[in-house]
Amino acid sequence: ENDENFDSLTTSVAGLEQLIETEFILIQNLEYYADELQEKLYIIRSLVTNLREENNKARQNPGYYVSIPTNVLSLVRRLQKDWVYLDIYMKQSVGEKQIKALHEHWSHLPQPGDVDEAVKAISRLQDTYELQAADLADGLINGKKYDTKLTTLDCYTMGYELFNQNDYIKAGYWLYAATQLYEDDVMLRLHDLSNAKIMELYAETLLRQMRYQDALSVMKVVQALPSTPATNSQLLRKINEVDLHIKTYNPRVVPHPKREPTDYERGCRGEFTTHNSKFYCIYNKTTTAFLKLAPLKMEIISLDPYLVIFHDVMSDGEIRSLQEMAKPILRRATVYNEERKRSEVVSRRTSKFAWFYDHTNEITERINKRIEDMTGFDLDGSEMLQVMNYGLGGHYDTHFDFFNVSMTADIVAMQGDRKATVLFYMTDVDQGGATVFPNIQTAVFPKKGTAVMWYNLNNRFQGDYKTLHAGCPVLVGSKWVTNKWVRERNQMFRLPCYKEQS
Ligand SMILES: O=C(O)CCC(=O)C(=O)O
Ligand SMILES: [Fe+2]
Repeated sequence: ENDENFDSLTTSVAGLEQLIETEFILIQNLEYYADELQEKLYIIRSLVTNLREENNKARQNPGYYVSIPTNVLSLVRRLQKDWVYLDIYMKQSVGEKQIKALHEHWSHLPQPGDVDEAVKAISRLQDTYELQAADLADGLINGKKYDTKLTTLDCYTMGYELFNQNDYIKAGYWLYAATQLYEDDVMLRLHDLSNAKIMELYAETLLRQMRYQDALSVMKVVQALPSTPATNSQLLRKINEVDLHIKTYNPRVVPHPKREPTDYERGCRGEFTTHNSKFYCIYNKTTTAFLKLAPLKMEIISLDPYLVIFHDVMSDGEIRSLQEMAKPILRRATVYNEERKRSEVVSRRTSKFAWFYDHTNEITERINKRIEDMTGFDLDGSEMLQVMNYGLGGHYDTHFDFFNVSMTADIVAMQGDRKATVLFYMTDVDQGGATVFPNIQTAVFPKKGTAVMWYNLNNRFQGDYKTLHAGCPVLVGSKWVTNKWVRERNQMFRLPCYKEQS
């Protein structure tokens, strides 16, 4: 669970666009490399033509050719001098400048850990939303068609990495998709990847699932490929081995039982009844005096725990400002580890965040004031504003926002526990990214400018386990949120957040 402190490029969508520009530059550099090669090739070919012309003439009648003194002079001179210079020219390296330029980009390019993180993210999306490899490869994402296709190499990478993570079932589907898409391609040649190799790994995933007969069939297909040498002893040995195993043990294929979705997954998939049917929408004019002038559109989702949605509480301009403030300082989000007494990067929270002091600027002051109007809370002593951007498959697995009071007594003692959470959605999200409360069968889907607020503590100031919640993996889109954790201490003499109107 502890992924050291590697911060993958893919844990936030902000910043990924940069990679497209980098790729553009690399391609251009490769083209310059091709130009240089071509230039040299052109010169060499012209030299071949010229040299051959004279030599052809000489070969027609060598005796006659060398009987003429000027021919002899020319022949000797050519063979002594020209080839020395040709040697020098041939040895001159081509494209060193471009190779160097490529290496200069190395450190800004994705690392193996980034691919690892990306594979894990796609795998997580598959689990959460029940997505098939073949559909994804075809650009079909959760029933919606996108203008995108995966290549053999993409699918193979998914399969290969999942295989190494011992996820043989999922790996198998990806490797199968890779073989289905296989077409001879120069990049595959650079990777030294043949269809036979992919199929052999596919057969291996079947063996690991104890699907011996299926594995055998695949291996026999590989054996019959024209490119497979008849003497591939390793393959032959494996085929005999599996054949013998089947004959000896007559193993039964045990079908893999389909896993029931968890409540969390059902919430992410939108299977909870939509919230607006549950309660009602009201205009809140009473929390603070200010609201008499500008009432809030408020929707009560749940009374136990208290959970409400506020509509239109962050403007497009405010959102843009917060995003621009956050972008340069976004870093991988962490979770506080009670035992080690420090915040850590963990795979159950994949996003990047930035914190802002209440008085950073006019925008943060305005947002904090608005939160006070919305909730009636005094934000003095509460936590800083936290602006977050989720990345590829970015999520925050089920958790509580309140602390484990006994273990974090020192933190809690200072400002009190996290009484309430206010979460602003700064973007619409095309697919996925809901905030799900599995214990109360509630899901809130991001809507730009909307905020959700809930109480984390019950009437006895204890953590309310019904507030278990999660940010579902983002399927399509870039999810930005701002949250505020309101601490208990300063709310002692405040009115409850919402007073019933009479
Ligand atoms: O992004 C979300 O939907 C949930 C975020 C969350 O729970 C948190 O930051 O504590
Ligand atoms: Fe949370």
